[in-house]
Amino acid sequence: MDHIQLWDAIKEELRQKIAPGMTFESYVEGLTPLSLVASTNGTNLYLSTPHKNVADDWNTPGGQYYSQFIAAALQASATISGTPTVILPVVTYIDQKLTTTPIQPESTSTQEPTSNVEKQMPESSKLNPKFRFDTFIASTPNREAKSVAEAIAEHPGEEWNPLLLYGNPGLGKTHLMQAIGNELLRRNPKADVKFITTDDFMNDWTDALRFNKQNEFKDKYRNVDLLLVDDIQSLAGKENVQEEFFNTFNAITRAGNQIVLTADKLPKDIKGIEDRLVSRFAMGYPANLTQPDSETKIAILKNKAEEMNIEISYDVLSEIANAVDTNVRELEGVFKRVVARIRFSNDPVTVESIREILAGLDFERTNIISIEMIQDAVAKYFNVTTTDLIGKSRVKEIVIPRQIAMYLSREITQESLPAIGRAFGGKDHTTVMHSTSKIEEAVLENKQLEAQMQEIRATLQK
Ligand SMILES: Nc1ncnc2c1ncn2[C@@H]1O[C@H](COP(=O)(O)OP(=O)(O)OP(=O)(O)O)[C@@H](O)[C@H]1O
Repeated sequence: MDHIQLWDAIKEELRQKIAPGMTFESYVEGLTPLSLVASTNGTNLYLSTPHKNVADDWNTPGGQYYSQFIAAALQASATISGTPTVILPVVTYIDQKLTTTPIQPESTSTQEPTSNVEKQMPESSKLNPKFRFDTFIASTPNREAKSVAEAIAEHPGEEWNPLLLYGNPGLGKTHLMQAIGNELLRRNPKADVKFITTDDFMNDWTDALRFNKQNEFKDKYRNVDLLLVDDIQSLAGKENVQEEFFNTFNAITRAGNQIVLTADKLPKDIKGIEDRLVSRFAMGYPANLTQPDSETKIAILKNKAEEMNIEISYDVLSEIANAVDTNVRELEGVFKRVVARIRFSNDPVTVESIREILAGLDFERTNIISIEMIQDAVAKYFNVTTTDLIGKSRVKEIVIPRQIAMYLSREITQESLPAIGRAFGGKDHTTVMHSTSKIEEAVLENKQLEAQMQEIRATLQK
């Protein structure tokens, strides 16, 4: 049992059993496994965290986090080795600034820092080194946004200013935005790149006002080569901060430097943002990041699998990709959980075994209804066989169920008329059209038919 394998299994347990109120992200996902060491009291699993309070909470014997961990570790060790073992958490706080920030010459200033403004950028301001262009897989509709982002990293402040990435959660806005920062720093390590969430900007500004440090604030935000601001929808309704944001925006763009913003929707659709800001934000290039198609999702998972050093077949990746249709964040989450299960199982990894694993996971899933599923449901309902439905029989008892199945296939699936025709024993698309219009007409007069179709739809939704 190695420490990474064990921690992955414990995480999996905690994910399912975590007590309400625990913050999974920082309390579990944010921990890094370091080692597994036998001691006189039992076996210690050493983990690190960048948050002091997280370390304190885990290390309190009898505390809720501690007992959750022990229970999860018992279960996890039993899954891996067949014997439940008592594992104790030893969570060490490691200040990330000490490990990731380059060593600065010692400051000669004797002044004590008094506010956030004078301190380092907030924790969240660090660029994630994994958010790069080579790890961002663009589907066809998102390719242009990626190209513009790459052009900006090459020539910041020249064209496309600001770049505004908008769209639903978990579709890669922050990833693509930070990729610009990472790439600019790779090309020019001396570039002043700042990544900040809108909330951090607001907190910093409030501190600056409280401690009368407006000049330091301006210095910090206005003299940058690239300012990356995440989630500008949080500016809504905050007039004072909008004023400062407007001034910051103008100072940066006037100096020929670059701004990149993300939002959940277009600024004109965000209620409570002043018109002058909306028009500034619209000056550059707005790019809507959209849901990836199936092939892109598979490519994202393939990359992830390589990153995690695990070999998984295309069919299995495709099964996972097609099960998740919400966003890439959820897709990654489901993938990691599936990988954890695969690692601890001796069974061969097949499409069937993956289906079983997916069925046992709790996530928002796409209920993809296929033509075959519709044929099955209709055949069962009318007590005929699917062979009857795809066959050529002209008897009424078969023709009507067949027409209903074609109608429902057209209504429920995204398949084209020719594809539906093919699934019904190679029939022509005009046959499908004819069948669907027959049913359309019939339901107008026949209430019983409509009720029957409702019952079939209901069985498909289960
Ligand atoms: N096209 C993609 N290629 C590779 N990884 C992606 C892609 N899109 C999203 N991801 C991954 O999905 C996760 C969520 O992405 P990200 O945080 O950038 O989403 P977001 O759109 O900023 O979401 P939110 O609005 O909730 O902040 C990240 O781990 C990111 O690396």
